[in-house]
Amino acid sequence: MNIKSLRLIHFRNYENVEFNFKENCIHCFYGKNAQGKTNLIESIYFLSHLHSFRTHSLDSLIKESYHQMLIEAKVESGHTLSKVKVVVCDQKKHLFHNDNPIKKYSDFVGIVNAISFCPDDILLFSAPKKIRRNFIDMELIKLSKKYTFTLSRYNRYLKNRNIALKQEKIDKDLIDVYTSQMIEDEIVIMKQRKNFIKNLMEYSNRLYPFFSSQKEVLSAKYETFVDTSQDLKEQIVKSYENTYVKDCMYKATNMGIHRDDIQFLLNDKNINEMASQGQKRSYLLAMKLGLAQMVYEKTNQYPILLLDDVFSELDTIRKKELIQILPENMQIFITSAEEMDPSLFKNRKVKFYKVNNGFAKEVSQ
Ligand SMILES: Nc1ncnc2c1ncn2[C@@H]1O[C@H](COP(=O)(O)OP(=O)(O)OP(=O)(O)O)[C@@H](O)[C@H]1O
Repeated sequence: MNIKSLRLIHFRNYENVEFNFKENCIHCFYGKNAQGKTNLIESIYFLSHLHSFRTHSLDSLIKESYHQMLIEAKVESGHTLSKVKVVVCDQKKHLFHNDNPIKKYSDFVGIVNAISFCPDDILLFSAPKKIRRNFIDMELIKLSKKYTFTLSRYNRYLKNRNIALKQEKIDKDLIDVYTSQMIEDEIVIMKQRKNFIKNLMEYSNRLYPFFSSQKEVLSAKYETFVDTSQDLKEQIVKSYENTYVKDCMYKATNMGIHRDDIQFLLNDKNINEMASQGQKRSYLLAMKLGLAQMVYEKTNQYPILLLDDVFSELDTIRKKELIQILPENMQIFITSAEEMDPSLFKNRKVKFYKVNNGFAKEVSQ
């Protein structure tokens, strides 16, 4: 997948800019701090995920003293070229695909598939479990229409079940109807989550040695409310029966895949409890590149890779190694506070841009 062109109007510190990007090329944005490098890759991430990797506030994405912003891109995927556009105003996102308005976010997410690596990503390990769950969900949503459909239907049933639990006189028959509908969807979601995590760790383990000289094994434990190696349906049915009284007391569904978590392990120990910052960064980098490889094998297309400030903590050898393992048929965007040494990128298509106060100018090397 490639972004052929990107237009930003009143996005962050950009007034009105347009870029033409090259297929399967590494685009390097460098410049002093606070000039707009991260803003650029944030805009691509936003097109992919419909949220930012650093804020929940839509207003902060709009350039100061304006009321709306636009991100528009022409995207090539396989042999298809399409246009995607997001306009944010009045706290709302307006989505367009080939100039047609799109109502459902799930019909938009995944048209642009970008994977990012940012310094703050290591917070994933210590964040509330909802953030880790969202990370897995978002990747599955981009990859599988069935997952998207099943998860949103489960969430609808869950909402209805919770409303039914909040009634003064609880209708047990109605709760049972919602429960049995939820169980069918839970089985599908659990299987997909478990499978995704297993595959992701296999790919990540293959890449980790490029970032660490230690012999370490990455793994992840999918944590849900039943034992996923046993028959799921029987266990889930029993669990709901056992917690029914508690659900009535708390007037909410206390158990279900909406409470799942993932524990990331390094040598079988929780990464959050024992690993150094460097180990966490290497773990994440291996995981994000592993994810990209996994997407490629499933879709036959590499996602777009966004690497924010990835070089700052790597020595020259590791920088070279990183560039070498980046697949040649992948479009990549890298930011750096320092000018990048062109010799790092030998045999690769590469473009350099100097970013200065909301302007990015291509420079020849
Ligand atoms: N809504 C906005 N309106 C105007 N300017 C904004 C807005 N949001 C952020 N900025 C400006 O964007 C700049 C930060 O840009 P960005 O985060 O891309 O920095 P950067 O070039 O990646 O720097 P660093 O190397 O320090 O990470 C700051 O000057 C900030 O004031």
